[in-house]
Amino acid sequence: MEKYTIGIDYGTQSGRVVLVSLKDGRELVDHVTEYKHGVMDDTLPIDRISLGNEWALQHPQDYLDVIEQSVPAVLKAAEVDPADIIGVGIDFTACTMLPIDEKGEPLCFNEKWSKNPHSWIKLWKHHAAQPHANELNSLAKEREETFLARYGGKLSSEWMLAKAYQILDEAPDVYQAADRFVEATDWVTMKLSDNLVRNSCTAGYKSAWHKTEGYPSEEFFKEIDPRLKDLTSTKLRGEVVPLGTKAGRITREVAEKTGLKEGIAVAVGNVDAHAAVPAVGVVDEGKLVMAMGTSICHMLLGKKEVHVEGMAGVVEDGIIPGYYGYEAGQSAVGDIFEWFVNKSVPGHLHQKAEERGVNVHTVLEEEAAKYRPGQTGLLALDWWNGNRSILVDTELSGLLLGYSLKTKPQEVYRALLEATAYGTKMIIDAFTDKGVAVNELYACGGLPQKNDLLMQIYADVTNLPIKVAASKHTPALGAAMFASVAAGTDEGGYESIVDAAAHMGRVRDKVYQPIAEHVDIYKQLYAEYKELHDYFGRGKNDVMKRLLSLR
Ligand SMILES: Nc1ncnc2c1ncn2[C@@H]1O[C@H](COP(=O)(O)OP(=O)(O)O)[C@@H](O)[C@H]1O
Ligand SMILES: O=C(CO)[C@@H](O)[C@@H](O)COP(=O)(O)O
Repeated sequence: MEKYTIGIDYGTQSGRVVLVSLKDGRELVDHVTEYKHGVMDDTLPIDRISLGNEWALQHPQDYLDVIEQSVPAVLKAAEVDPADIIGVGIDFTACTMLPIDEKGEPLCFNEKWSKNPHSWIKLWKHHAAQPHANELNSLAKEREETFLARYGGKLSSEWMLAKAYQILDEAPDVYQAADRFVEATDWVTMKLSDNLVRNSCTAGYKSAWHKTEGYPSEEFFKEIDPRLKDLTSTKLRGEVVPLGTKAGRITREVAEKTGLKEGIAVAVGNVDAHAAVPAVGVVDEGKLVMAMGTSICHMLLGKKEVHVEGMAGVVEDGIIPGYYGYEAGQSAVGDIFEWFVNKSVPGHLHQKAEERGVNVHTVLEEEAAKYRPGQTGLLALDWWNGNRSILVDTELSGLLLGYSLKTKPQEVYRALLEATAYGTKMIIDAFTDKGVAVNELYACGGLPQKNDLLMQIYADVTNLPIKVAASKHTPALGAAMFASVAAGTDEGGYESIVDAAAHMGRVRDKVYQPIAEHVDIYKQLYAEYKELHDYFGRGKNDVMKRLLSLR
């Protein structure tokens, strides 16, 4: 009898539920629930209490609504016997964290705390803990803490330690009242299974936890603030378990609300970009997976722990058990193209797109594809939203060189596509320079489905073939695969994520192959990009920072 699992992908704006066949990874049905409260970056839903700059919160009820609305919708549409659905797995944006009480309830559900913004969920892109991250980083550097090298030399303000410290600093009463701080992925997993466990992926990438060294030391936290000394043994306590572990089983309450069978396996939580790796069939070294959308997350597996410049983290078992999982990223990619379309494209191109009933990107892509590499005479630095990897510097900005009175919008568009490809090439070089091999690329996310030219440029610039995910909801497929591992072979699932990936991981037939003539020209252009990258990015000329300070 064919067996199925459910994968739930919790994004920034919505949750997406898919029902997947374990035979071949086929997605039978999907359903999306938009979050009612979306991203709360202006006011709280209670008394319209104002939030500060760089705040970004979410509402826990929105996550529960995804379970209560989308899971029954998927079950109804699929016409599959619930007895054949053997597990559920979720993936989430991260670090998306919340304070909970002893019973596991979010503090923001309690009237006593709900008017304090710190009692709510801090979304991954809550950046208001930057001063706290800076303090953690400078002390870690001073004390020569070994953990720092695993995060490319800096902990991000997006991550757990900076966010927890911000709560202590700005709302000590909320800090005191919190029994624990948890990742939303672990909290929702607990809501499904009634068991709170921490997954090795978010613990490793977002909470600076290490499989043998554990968390940073009490002395380190004590030096930051004596009240923070026991952070990891109190507020972050809890067993950290590898991906694919069974967190527990679907509770009766969840079964009654959703139509799922009580007692089926629930996998431990995961991170969206990381769940996508096995979903494109990648379970070993040499294959760089790019989750390409508004930004790019790059994931790579290795057999050794190596410290690579500017990586967002290396975590043992962090992506696939048995491997060191490396993560790097570019903080704006699709967002740069969107900026150009919205802010710089003349009206006649918008009109042309409207007349043809297509997106402006499509018109620009068609026009830009008519040029050969180098023909535009343009070169850009893709730092419209700073540089995540490899420079880890949010104060860098974009640059476009080579304008003339003849420059056309499609030429600029092409230069921007190329610049993001050079940014990815810098990341690949940082890995290969340290002996972490990259032999081929795998792409998932929205961009590979939208822009053929972009994908060809990436193949030409990197001189590597690119395979593209066949799934529409790659992270959700990955979460469903981990659910099959949590269920195990006795219940009709898989022994390991490697087995699951062999049957369920899917890429399209079409592979983007580098075109030799293009590769040669892009080698020269990339050498020029690298010059500019180091000149403006490594301190030879800090004009970008000076301009920023004048603003
Ligand atoms: N045809 C296109 N070519 C290039 N970029 C596009 C195109 N259409 C949309 N985009 C960009 O893709 C990004 C959205 O990517 P997507 O993967 O769907 O979203 P997300 O990253 O939020 O999951 C936006 O930044 C948008 O500007
Ligand atoms: O930080 C990570 C992964 O480490 C992501 O969850 C976060 O950037 C959100 O990404 P998306 O907007 O869901 O593509």
